[in-house]
Amino acid sequence: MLSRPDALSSASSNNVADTILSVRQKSHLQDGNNSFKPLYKFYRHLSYGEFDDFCYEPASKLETQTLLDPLFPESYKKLHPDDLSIANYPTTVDCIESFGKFIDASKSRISVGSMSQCAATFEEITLKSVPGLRIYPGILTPDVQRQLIVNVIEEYLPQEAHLTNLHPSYMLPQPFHLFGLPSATIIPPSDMVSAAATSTTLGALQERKLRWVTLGGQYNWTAKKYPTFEPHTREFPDFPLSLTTLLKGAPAIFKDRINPQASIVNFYSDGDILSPHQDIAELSNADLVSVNLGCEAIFFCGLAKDKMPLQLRVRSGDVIVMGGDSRFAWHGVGRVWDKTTPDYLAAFNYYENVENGRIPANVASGRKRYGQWMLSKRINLNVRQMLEP
Ligand SMILES: O=C(O)CCC(=O)C(=O)O
Ligand SMILES: [Fe+2]
Repeated sequence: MLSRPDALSSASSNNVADTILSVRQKSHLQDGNNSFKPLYKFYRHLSYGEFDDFCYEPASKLETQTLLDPLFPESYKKLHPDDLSIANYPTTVDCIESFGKFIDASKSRISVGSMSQCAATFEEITLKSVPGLRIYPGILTPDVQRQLIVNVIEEYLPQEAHLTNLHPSYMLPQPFHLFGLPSATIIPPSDMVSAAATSTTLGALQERKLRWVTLGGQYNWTAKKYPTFEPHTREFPDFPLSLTTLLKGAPAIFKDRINPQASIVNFYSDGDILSPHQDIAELSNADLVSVNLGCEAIFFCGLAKDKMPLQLRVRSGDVIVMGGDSRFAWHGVGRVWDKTTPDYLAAFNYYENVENGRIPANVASGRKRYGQWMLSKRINLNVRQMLEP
């Protein structure tokens, strides 16, 4: 069985979880015949302005035939003429309603305006070179995006069963509210014998140290597998209903080809990458759904590791579905650019958007920092079905 070398690249850090990740990443990138490697090298040093220019008019310094920016048709010209298909579908009533149902099913429901922000049609982009991959640029409305962020912070992260990369290294307050007092001290567990065990602050966790949280089946990044396939257990708790409501409620987009059972929620900061890997720990080949929030990134995806992958610019609100042959494709994130979060997220003040009664006093002030935090964050919800059928 192939390994799953998931490794968010690490900013300098002295905690054990981060060290494990960077070692795994290094060993993986030493593999020969890795066509992704020059791309990582290239994008790593590209400023956001250069990236933007490059998408508009791809330069010859890099193999560019595989670069796709859904908002810059100029980039299409560089693709192989037969490769790209763009279909336009009407946004059906059930699709619009499903967004409303998702917000209603959320525990900390935000107040929303009318659902009129839904475009009348949506685009589905497919490519012959990566069969089964479906790209939906900007499909999630600002309200749905805001509610997803709130759910990650207020509903999914605080749940005790949902483990994070921080759990081996720190005793997290229970329930874990990321937006408590930034100066609050977070200490290592008492049984931690490693010299790397040092205290930190909640502010540092918010800043960069929080890398991922797992929902539903608790994928173990060290063992590269799920600890159990037995649902309704401590290590395979029920998948959050709100997220299921979103994914099952819009059949036009998700086509009912996933029964969500596990998700890795990745938190990226400026310059972060995710090295190439395949997601193969699941026992099902149902679609994998990838939801993008916050900062922009370049996403790589290809059927083989030794072939030039698709390079896709991803923005907040984009949904990527890896189905069919692409379900087990090699993919990764070339880098994330901060301060590319759309204004409708950066200006979001959750405190003003929920009934005050629901906010515990100790976290109320932190909630005001949501928008500021999202300015330098990219959140990716990577949702999978673990079991067949
Ligand atoms: O952040 C992304 O776009 C991809 C994340 C991913 O591939 C994963 O979590 O397995
Ligand atoms: Fe992945």
